Amino acid sequence: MQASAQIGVTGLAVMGRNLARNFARHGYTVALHNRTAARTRALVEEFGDEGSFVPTETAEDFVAALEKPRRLMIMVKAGDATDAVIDEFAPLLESGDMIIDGGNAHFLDTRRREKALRERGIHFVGSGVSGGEEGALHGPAVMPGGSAESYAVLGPMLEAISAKVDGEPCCTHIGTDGAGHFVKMVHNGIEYADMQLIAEAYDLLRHVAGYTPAQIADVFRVWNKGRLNSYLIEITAEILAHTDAGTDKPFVDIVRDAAEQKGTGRWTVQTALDLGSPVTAIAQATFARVASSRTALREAYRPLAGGTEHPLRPHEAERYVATVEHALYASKVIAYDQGWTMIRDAAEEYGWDIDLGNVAAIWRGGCIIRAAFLDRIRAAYNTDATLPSLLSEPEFADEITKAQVPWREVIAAATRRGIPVPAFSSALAYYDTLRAERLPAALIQGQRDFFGAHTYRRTDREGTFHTLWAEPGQPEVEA
Ligand SMILES: NC(=O)C1=CN([C@@H]2O[C@H](COP(=O)(O)OP(=O)(O)OC[C@H]3O[C@@H](n4cnc5c(N)ncnc54)[C@H](OP(=O)(O)O)[C@@H]3O)[C@@H](O)[C@H]2O)C=CC1
Ligand SMILES: O=C(CO)[C@H](O)[C@H](O)COP(=O)(O)O
Repeated sequence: MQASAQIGVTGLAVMGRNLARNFARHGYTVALHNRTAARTRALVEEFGDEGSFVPTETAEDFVAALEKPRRLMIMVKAGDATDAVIDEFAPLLESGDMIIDGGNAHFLDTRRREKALRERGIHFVGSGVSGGEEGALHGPAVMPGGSAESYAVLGPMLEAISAKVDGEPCCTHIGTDGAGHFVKMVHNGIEYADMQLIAEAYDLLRHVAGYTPAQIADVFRVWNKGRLNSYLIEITAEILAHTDAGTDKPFVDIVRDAAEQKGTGRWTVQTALDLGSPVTAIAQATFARVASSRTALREAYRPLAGGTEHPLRPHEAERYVATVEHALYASKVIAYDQGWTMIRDAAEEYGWDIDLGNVAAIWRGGCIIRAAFLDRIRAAYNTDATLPSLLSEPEFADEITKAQVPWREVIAAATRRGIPVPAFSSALAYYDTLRAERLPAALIQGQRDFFGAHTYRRTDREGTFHTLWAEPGQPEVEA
């Protein structure tokens, strides 16, 4: 076998197949491999004329087809399958070769794999890839981690196949070892929050404003021309406008209302707890999916009392649309701010040098959360990389100020009617928590000290204190 391929892709399901085609369309010779060889043959039969492919059936032939230093991309199911593939190929590689894992791996697995392979001289690049099947073919957002040395070789190839916005590639070196997969995980966490917020906005327009799905699709089309412009708003309009051919009902009414997940949102929340990152909107969005799928619990709660108010009258509904837009936008800014806070926290914890402006820049195209306002997030961090929060930027702060009345009004009206808005509510609660002069956390510290002598700190002097609650006069001692 002649070593003629600049890149090899193993795992040729929807993502790997289209990434391989994308590389080939950009002029690279691509070696192909899949555990089940039929997928490899199918790709060449269907798309062989799109570029230069080298189909292989054995691991040895696949590796032999790669030019040195070898560049091998894994696009298989995350978890054990990725380890199995690494175990199969790594013994066939040499020092200086590179393995890119483009699956949705957990960043801690990536850190473990990177360390183990580094000790054998092999570069391991955990890379987030977002954009689904279409993005993989036409240009995804690519978030590679790993060493700067490996990015020097792989960067131009990954940038070539990535989406472009204003001529700029949606690909940048995120940071070392697991940084790329971490940032992709948070991307998906934000994706969960954004989707839940949009779903809540739909629910409010349906059940408070009394709009039909087709009318709501029109509202979303209008919103998509403004500051909410994004891929998720765009596809939501299309989904809401879709009629089920079999029943002639709105498509959204024939789909079971139990949201599933592959788990990246759950990972985000689990990791956030470890890092102490308060990603409340992402957490609520993840729990909302979980709750929607708890059939027996929903059965038990269904007969219970709820809100009482009726839908709005038509002339009130029109004004209400603008109110919901404010609430959606404000909540979305909070959810994204939480995501960026979490990335900053992880960078500190793991020693990653992540450019927060660049993260916004590469998410402007290719990925699921691509949105016009990412340009402004990028600008905000480019102006001040140490910005403690997006709301420290005057324009975002001004928008949030203007959203105060409608944001609160939307949540109050939903609450009175018994319509769940967990992501809207948690975003507002997060905002109110962080801007509060004093929080009842002081009382919690008192409770902890009372029952467990856990101590507290005082507002008026340094030190750690404990009150002897059971003793007469309840004296305070320095702990
Ligand atoms: N689908 C999407 O929209 C996105 C997916 N991703 C991630 O990209 C990766 C690929 O996703 P997708 O294309 O959907 O494919 P799947 O996640 O469905 O994985 C299928 C592929 O994994 C291979 N595979 C499974 N188990 C093993 C194993 N033990 N050894 C070798 N190969 C194995 C399959 O081979 P075989 O054909 O032999 O069964 C097949 O090629 C995943 O990690 C996914 O999380 C990332 C972004 C978006
Ligand atoms: O990675 C992605 C996009 O970037 C996928 O769309 C994501 O995996 C979907 O997640 P889930 O199935 O958990 O909703």
